[in-house]
Amino acid sequence: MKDYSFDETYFLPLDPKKHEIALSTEDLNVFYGTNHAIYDASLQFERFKITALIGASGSGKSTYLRSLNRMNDNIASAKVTGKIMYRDLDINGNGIDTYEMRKHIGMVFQRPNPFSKSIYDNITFAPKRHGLKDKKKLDEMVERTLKEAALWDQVKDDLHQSALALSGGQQQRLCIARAIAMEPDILLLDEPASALDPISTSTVEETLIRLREHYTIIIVTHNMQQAARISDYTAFFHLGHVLEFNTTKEIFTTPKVQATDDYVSGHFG
Ligand SMILES: Nc1ncnc2c1ncn2[C@@H]1O[C@H](COP(=O)(O)OP(=O)(O)OP(=O)(O)O)[C@@H](O)[C@H]1O
Repeated sequence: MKDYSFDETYFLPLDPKKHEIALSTEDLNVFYGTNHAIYDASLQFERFKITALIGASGSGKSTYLRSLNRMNDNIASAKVTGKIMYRDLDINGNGIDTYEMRKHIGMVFQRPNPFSKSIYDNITFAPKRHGLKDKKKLDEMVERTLKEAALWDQVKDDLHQSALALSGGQQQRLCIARAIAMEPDILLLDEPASALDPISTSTVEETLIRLREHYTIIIVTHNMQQAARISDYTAFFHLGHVLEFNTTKEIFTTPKVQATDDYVSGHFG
């Protein structure tokens, strides 16, 4: 792989008067034991926009994404330093109730991972654990989230069938419905369509574009066309460094950093 200078970076300055920032990181570093996986990542995520994280395999996209709602806490060797600012609160600080925080910053994983329960119970599981018992409210939540995830029409007569009987694409949309049941501000998605066929992929993409009305979305994707189709902003990762952050249009038409140009034009990665 070609060497690139890490001094050569470009970050689109977001004017806080024009852009409401839903989440940001300041000098975020991630280590797995002695492996330094993310270097000084400072990014801002605008509210009600989709930001794509792109870069070659091993560049640190998933590590960075997982840090945003402290999923790396579950990895014994992982250490995360720096700030993750959410509503004036550093959620990477001590004393943060991660269970509570993840109600605001939800996550959808690469492989659809519905619980081995009914469609209805998948969505109501977390809200019930948080104390919601009112059947009418739970019914409304199931309908709302399945509609938002574009699954309602297909499953409304079978809400008590097993989620595992759904197709892969439907299962992933159920996982999105489950993630938005708690009405998070921010939705993190780690390659949510990589295990899906092209038709299911395009339905998931359409779902995400509609969800942008109500949620701030940060998505890791290997698929350049997908990043270009659905995202407003793109951050390019290379060997643990964020080398460029800009509007998706700029990244794909006139990147400012050579490594970005090489990656999006398919010269490496
Ligand atoms: N659970 C883990 N334990 C130890 N090291 C890890 C772990 N997860 C990732 N790493 C290391 O961190 C670095 C970044 O990996 P990461 O998976 O974040 O990259 P990525 O860009 O998301 O890659 P991919 O596109 O292949 O998913 C790599 O060196 C990887 O080996």
